[in-house]
Amino acid sequence: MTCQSKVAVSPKVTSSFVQDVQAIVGKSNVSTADAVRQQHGHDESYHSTEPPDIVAFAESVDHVSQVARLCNYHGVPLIPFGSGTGLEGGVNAVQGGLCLDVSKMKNILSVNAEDFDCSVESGVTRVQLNNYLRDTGLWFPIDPGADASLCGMCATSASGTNAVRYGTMRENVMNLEVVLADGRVINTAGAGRRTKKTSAGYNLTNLFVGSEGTLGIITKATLRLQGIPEATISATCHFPDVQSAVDTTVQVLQCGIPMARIEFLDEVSIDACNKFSHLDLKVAPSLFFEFHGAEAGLENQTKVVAELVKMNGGSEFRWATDVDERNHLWKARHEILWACMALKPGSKPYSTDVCVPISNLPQVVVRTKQMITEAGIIGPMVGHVGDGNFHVFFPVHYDDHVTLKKVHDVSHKMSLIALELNGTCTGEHGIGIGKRDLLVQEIGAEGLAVMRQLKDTLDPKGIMNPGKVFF
Ligand SMILES: Cc1cc2c(cc1C)N(C[C@H](O)[C@H](O)[C@H](O)COP(=O)(O)OP(=O)(O)OC[C@H]1O[C@@H](n3cnc4c(N)ncnc43)[C@H](O)[C@@H]1O)c1[nH]c(=O)[nH]c(=O)c1N2
Ligand SMILES: CC(=O)C(=O)O
Ligand SMILES: [Mn+2]
Repeated sequence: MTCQSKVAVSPKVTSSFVQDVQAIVGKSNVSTADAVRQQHGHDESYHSTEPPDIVAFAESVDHVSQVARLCNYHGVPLIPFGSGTGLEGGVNAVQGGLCLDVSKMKNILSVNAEDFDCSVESGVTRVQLNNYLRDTGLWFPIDPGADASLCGMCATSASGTNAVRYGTMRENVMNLEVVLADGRVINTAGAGRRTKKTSAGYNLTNLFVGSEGTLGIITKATLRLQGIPEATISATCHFPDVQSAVDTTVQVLQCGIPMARIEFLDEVSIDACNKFSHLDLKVAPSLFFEFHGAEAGLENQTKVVAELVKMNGGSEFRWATDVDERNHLWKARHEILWACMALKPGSKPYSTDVCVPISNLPQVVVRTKQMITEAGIIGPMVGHVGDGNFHVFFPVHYDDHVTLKKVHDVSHKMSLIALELNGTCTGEHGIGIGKRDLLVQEIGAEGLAVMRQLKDTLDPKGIMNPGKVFF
């Protein structure tokens, strides 16, 4: 399926503006070619493509600063672009303008093994970093299913399957170098600072984590690293129904088991997974577990969890002990989005992303399952239930308006149920384009007004990624 495209052209991108950009980054780092603009006008979401007028590739923070200053002077929209793996339309150029691709800045600037931290430029991806760390005994555990840029992961406050144990980006970013709309360069914790904690002034670091390119361009991130666990075991098990799988999750967490990962897949997503990733798991609501720690401790942890599974009518564990089996299982989990899209060839992902307090999880999962069944649509359910966060990956076609409407209604109702249950409409993918209407219900009018004030203070001309987070 080609990405339909709507072109929102910014009249301020004149030929002399293009020449000025070329003078900053060099002619070879500027493109107005249609193919390049199209490629930079969408991410992995179902939102139709909205190409920028021009794409510039930055090779240094100085490039970023000068391009920002130029855009700010002319009032040209500026959209930061990391790896384009977002799921909420975050890179779509809804008002045209300049897409600033920061993926060429690929230096791993430092690894301080004795302090468990590192600093990376905006184009470094999570796989690139972990490959680089391979012999250090350290790793960076935040693992969205895509090989995303780490600064893009900061921008969306990303998470993944390891968040149960290691947290999300919010808990693992120590410092950010950010270029503001007017070209100023700041370090959110102070240049070179890399302490595990600080209470020096406002938390500017977490102001930019999750800002989705609307407050500034992140050009460097200082990140917390973890030691590779002594022992790792994975296991899967299946249940008679969704409720018992999610009840088990709640009980495991309430027992204080220090799980590394707990992922829920319903029977539809298991079936998709088997077909796409050549697994032979029983087609039933299932949990994927992973345990990290010292050998001795793992035995006890797995025993307690296996008992809880059994108490809830779950099956015996199917172990994945050797590294190849484990990698196959978790690669299948990481690729489940595509496995679900394969259920409807040529479709694009409409992904939901609600997150609730753990004790409220069974309610929202079971009610979601009912809504999907009543709507008669394909809605595989998958998720980071260890965090109270789960997804439905609806495969949609742009031109199937009937299904799109049903999907949107179920997705909207899911978010309202999550908000009713003290939760959020987005645990990790962000607000982007499609959830702006929910943000005000979630944060409240006053809270949104403060966000708007911060936005207007840092980006008075509104050039930073317009149309995202806010209307
Ligand atoms: C198969 C698959 C599986 C997953 C996911 C995607 C896919 C395709 N994701 C979503 C995605 O990987 C996640 O949102 C990443 O953080 C996006 O990083 P990119 O570099 O691709 O940002 P991308 O280029 O898509 O941009 C995303 C947003 O951040 C902004 N941005 C990007 N780089 C920036 C920078 N340097 N400075 C300022 N703003 C910047 C953009 O403007 C945009 O608004 C995910 N996510 C998740 O949290 N958990 C998960 O489990 C998964 N799983
Ligand atoms: C897409 C996503 O967020 C996941 O697979 O968990
Ligand atoms: Mn996810």
